[in-house]
Amino acid sequence: MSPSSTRPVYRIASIPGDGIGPEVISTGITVLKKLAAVLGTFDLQFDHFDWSSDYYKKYGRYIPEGGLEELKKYNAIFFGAVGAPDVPDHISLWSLRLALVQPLQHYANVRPTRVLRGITPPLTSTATNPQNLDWVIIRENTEGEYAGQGGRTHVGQPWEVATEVAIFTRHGIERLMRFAFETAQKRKRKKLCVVTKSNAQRSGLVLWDEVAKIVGREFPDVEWDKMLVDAMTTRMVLHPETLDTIVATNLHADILSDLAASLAGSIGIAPTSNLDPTRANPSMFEPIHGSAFDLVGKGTANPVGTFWTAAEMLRWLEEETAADGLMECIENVTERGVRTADLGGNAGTEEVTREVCEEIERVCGGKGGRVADGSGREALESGEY
Ligand SMILES: NC(=O)c1ccc[n+]([C@@H]2O[C@H](COP(=O)([O-])OP(=O)(O)OC[C@H]3O[C@@H](n4cnc5c(N)ncnc54)[C@H](O)[C@@H]3O)[C@@H](O)[C@H]2O)c1
Ligand SMILES: O=C(O)[C@@H](O)[C@@H](O)C(=O)O
Ligand SMILES: [K+]
Ligand SMILES: [Mn+2]
Repeated sequence: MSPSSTRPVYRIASIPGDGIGPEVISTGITVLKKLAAVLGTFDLQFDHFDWSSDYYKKYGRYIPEGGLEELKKYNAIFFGAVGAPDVPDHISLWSLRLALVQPLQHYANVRPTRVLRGITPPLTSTATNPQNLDWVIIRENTEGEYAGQGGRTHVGQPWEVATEVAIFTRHGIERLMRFAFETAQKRKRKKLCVVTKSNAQRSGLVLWDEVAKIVGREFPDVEWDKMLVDAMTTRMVLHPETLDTIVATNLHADILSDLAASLAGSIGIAPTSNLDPTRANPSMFEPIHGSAFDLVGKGTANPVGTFWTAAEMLRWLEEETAADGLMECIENVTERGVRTADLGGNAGTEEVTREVCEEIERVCGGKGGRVADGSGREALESGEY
């Protein structure tokens, strides 16, 4: 059989959603298609799902009957963002993003952060030593503060009551901790910081700490410590080099990861993977940011978070070479100064996308251009130096 007839075809369900979601997802698809065409080693087939707040306003639901089952036929889900100014945020988030990640058991939410080449982070100390900030935050993604337990009674009365109950299960913590220790173990520094708040949250997070300790015994080569979440913000800002892999609850990690993205330059660059590590269900990949009402239609949304997300999706599909190649192209472009306004530049979404596509042609296709392995050998061979 010819190589082209054996190359894998990945079926991707794209859910652009709301706000800038469709703007960044379309650029992500452009870049992914370009990469697949240039490399010629795999194919990507996209099917679009218009599940969004507009869909909700028309049909009264975000996900149609049987929608979840339909998604299970795909290799991965490429998601934009959900949230619209005229739908309450708790309705949109719970009816789409959480209605996907919870039943699909995407219990590990992975949020890498580092300073991409050419980007100036806001803190002088990190700008001087960008290698000091190189983290992976693992967010619990199915329970905790997002368990969905709670309610309101006596609505509107002065004696109204509302509860928001955080649920922590031994099963849920254990599988997440194991994933976090495994992630730390695969990284160079083999360091894990377990974020907690077990001084104040005296049941759920005490269990969280206990399970971390038990699971930690299976990983003697991983050096780990524990940190209260409030103190963690200080450590992230003042001593970023002491951190590597970080594991935190659903809500804590949601907050810490926006801080992390900003410390690395902008929320517009950060990716996130909603993983079912058992691979029983397709995993879902999205930029970390939301629908950013303030940017809609302006053509200024940073697409880099979506490109990095696309690279993470390829890595999960075990297309490592493609993922590395895409990251190299993204960073070549940021290094050249082609950046959107959130990074202090004046390029628009389209320009950054075009530049990344051109970089893919140059780096990943022809002209002796194999993907670099960091040694500079490829460039030497192609006569670029
Ligand atoms: N996973 C998701 O789908 C998700 C995540 C976060 C927020 N939301 C929803 O999005 C809506 C808006 O939430 P928010 O304002 O708190 O968060 P947001 O991430 O949408 O925006 C926060 C700030 O970051 C900026 N920003 C975001 N993405 C950017 C990009 N790609 N390039 C440049 N700047 C960017 C925005 O302009 C805004 O100033 C809400 O409905 C919220 O519930 C959804
Ligand atoms: O980071 C995110 O995914 C969120 O801000 C929101 O969508 C959430 O799930 O908390
Ligand atoms: K998102
Ligand atoms: Mn968030």
